[in-house]
Amino acid sequence: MIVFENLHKAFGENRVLRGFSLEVNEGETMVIIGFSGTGKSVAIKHIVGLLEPDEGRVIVDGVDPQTLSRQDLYALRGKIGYVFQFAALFDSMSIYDNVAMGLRKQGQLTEAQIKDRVHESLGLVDLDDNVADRLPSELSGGMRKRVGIARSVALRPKYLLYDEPTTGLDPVTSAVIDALMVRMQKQLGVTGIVITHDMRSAYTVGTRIAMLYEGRVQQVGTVDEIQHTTDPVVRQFIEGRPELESGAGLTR
Ligand SMILES: Nc1ncnc2c1ncn2[C@@H]1O[C@H](COP(=O)(O)OP(=O)(O)OP(=O)(O)O)[C@@H](O)[C@H]1O
Repeated sequence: MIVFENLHKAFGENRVLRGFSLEVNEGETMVIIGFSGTGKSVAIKHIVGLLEPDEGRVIVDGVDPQTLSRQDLYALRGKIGYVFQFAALFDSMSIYDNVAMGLRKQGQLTEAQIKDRVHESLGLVDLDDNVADRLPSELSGGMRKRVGIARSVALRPKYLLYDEPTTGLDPVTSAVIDALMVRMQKQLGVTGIVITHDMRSAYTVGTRIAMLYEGRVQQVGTVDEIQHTTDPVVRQFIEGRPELESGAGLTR
């Protein structure tokens, strides 16, 4: 379980999070939506201890990353997979080595076991074994995203954080990535947090959806609740309208 409790985070004058509270239950996929620059990435960086809150705290798997020793923080990070917007693969390394890298770093498996795990992970994201020897530059954007997911999944994470996983992909490839995220939840029981601007993806993968607005959660609810919301800010966002119904105009 991941709990954000009254999180505050500012960068100088820029008060990004202003009392952000949200509970992500075991086994669910929570989608976080919100206008660009509202602090969605800032919020999830607190989960892995990449940012320190000014106020409030985050509890991940029963612990606050801020209170952990460096060693315990590494152990916690081992339970969390982070799939970045731009797959963030190492260009000079083969797909095999990209996926194997985290496992080698962990130092718990033999090279033969790593080989099995890499193939299993590539299979889980529907990538053929013959991509293993290729370089990232030889793959399409969608395939690179899949490798990014395979690399995280290889470490058997309890939690998976996806930062804009479908940005820049065509609708069909996006749907493939959505299906993979659902598979990770259903087949592997992974608890997920997905940051996205893609409402179709949000409706497909989300157990629940939370909208971040002005540093707080404006609304959190099931897909159905969000689709039928009467909250004017959430409605404006999900319908992609430039103005609020009240005629108040753009707020950002
Ligand atoms: N390390 C940092 N130092 C200073 N400002 C930062 C830092 N990280 C984020 N910010 C600022 O915090 C704000 C929120 O950024 P964040 O990346 O979380 O937005 P986001 O909601 O994920 O946006 P997008 O949807 O565009 O990715 C932005 O104004 C950004 O410039």
